[in-house]
Amino acid sequence: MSLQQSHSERSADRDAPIIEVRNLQTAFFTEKETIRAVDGISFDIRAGETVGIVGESGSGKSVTARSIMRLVDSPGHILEGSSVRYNHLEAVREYADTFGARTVDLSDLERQYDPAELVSRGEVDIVPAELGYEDASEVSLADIVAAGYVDDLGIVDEGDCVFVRYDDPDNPETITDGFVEITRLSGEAERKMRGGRIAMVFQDPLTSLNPVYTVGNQIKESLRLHQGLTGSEATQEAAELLEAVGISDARRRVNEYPHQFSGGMRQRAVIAMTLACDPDLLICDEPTTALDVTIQAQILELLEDLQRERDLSMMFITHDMGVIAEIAHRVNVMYAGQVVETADVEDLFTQPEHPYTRGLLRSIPGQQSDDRLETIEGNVPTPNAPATSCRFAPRCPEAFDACEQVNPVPVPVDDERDNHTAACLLCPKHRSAEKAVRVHQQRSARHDGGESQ
Ligand SMILES: Nc1ncnc2c1ncn2[C@@H]1O[C@H](COP(=O)(O)OP(=O)(O)OP(=O)(O)O)[C@@H](O)[C@H]1O
Ligand code: NI
Repeated sequence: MSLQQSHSERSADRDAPIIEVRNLQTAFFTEKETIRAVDGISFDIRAGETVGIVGESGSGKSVTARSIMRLVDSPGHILEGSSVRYNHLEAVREYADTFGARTVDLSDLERQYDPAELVSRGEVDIVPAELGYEDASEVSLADIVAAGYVDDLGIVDEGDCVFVRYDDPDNPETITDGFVEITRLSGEAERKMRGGRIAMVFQDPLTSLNPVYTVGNQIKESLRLHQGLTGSEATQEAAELLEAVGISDARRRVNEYPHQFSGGMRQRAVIAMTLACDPDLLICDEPTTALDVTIQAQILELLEDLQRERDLSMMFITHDMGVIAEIAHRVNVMYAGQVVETADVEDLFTQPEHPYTRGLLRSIPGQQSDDRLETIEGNVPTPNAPATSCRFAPRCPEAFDACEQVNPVPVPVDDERDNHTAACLLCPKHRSAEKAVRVHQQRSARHDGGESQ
């Protein structure tokens, strides 16, 4: 894989994030145990950027995607304190326009409440470090609102999900900034987000395709729902979308059924269906895992092209570091429900800091001089208790005593690379081991509200 070359070709727009995931916690409440499948993760996705999520089976990748899509199956719940903010200004304006009764003026709230005081008075059970802050004074009212603590305080109504600042409350065009809080969505506001703004491609294309309708009719249904296109206009657009995803003879193939398509062609058809929604963000959960290597490479190339052409943001899930090198600009490495390392793709591959990441990199074929594939021994543990130690420690070649006593939190790996974090007691590297451990200890002081449902 040509990491160096392909990376320099990419030109992600480093604007403000369109999605900010903060302290996302999704747990499954079974009779036997509570599985913290996603256990307090934070990351951003910017416009035109591909963010990779990588990790072994069971690390929480799919639950992360399903949480953002609001497709978590029962008995799973997103916990209070979680926040997924959708900042895309055009979407925020559209939401404020459509759901005026569910829209809240942030400036108004800020005049009434002092966030630092709410936190210090203990009225909200919030740990600043979980939102990425050093100090309680940095917590904003928007943070408190987004994370759902306002329900207890009675500051906003249950259905409120759009939070904005405007010059003129009667004119959504004057909204200067704000967000749609995905964890608070329900009903029509939820449906409009899923499919309309955020679309998802799954590993098995047959999850998304209905066997009894032609491929063309399914794309047309998407076009009708999300773009209001019908009749010959929709037929024309459906064929054009199939062409855009590289299906030749598209005009004939729109009339075929999914079973007449090969696996790779079906996945292309699903991608065409998602494009019919004209999404801002495309979430791909192992879209090529079931395909053979040649087809896999073609689909990856297609996704890269589409992203560039349409300025899509993408979240790409895989357990394959080779695929990450091909497609991602930024990478989050997940382990047992936590993000253990985050960095730009080049930095992650050349200077990985978490022993787990280094283990994953050693398991890429062709990375070893003696051509032997090293895999990390053992399995990802099921996160069925709050983390009180490093979850990777039992498998870690570099573990020391403190790893059994402290739950590491993401910290900058060193002074120069604040864009690169690792949740490992060996970081920050410029501190002495003792001081580094103390940084994690202080920041990981957990509140006891994590059990709420
Ligand atoms: N419906 C469910 N009920 C109970 N536990 C679940 C459910 N769905 C997922 N989990 C648990 O959540 C954890 C994370 O699962 P997830 O599917 O997100 O892993 P993944 O990283 O996507 O793995 P893979 O690479 O195998 O797809 C696992 O421990 C899994 O057992
Ligand atoms: Ni998965």
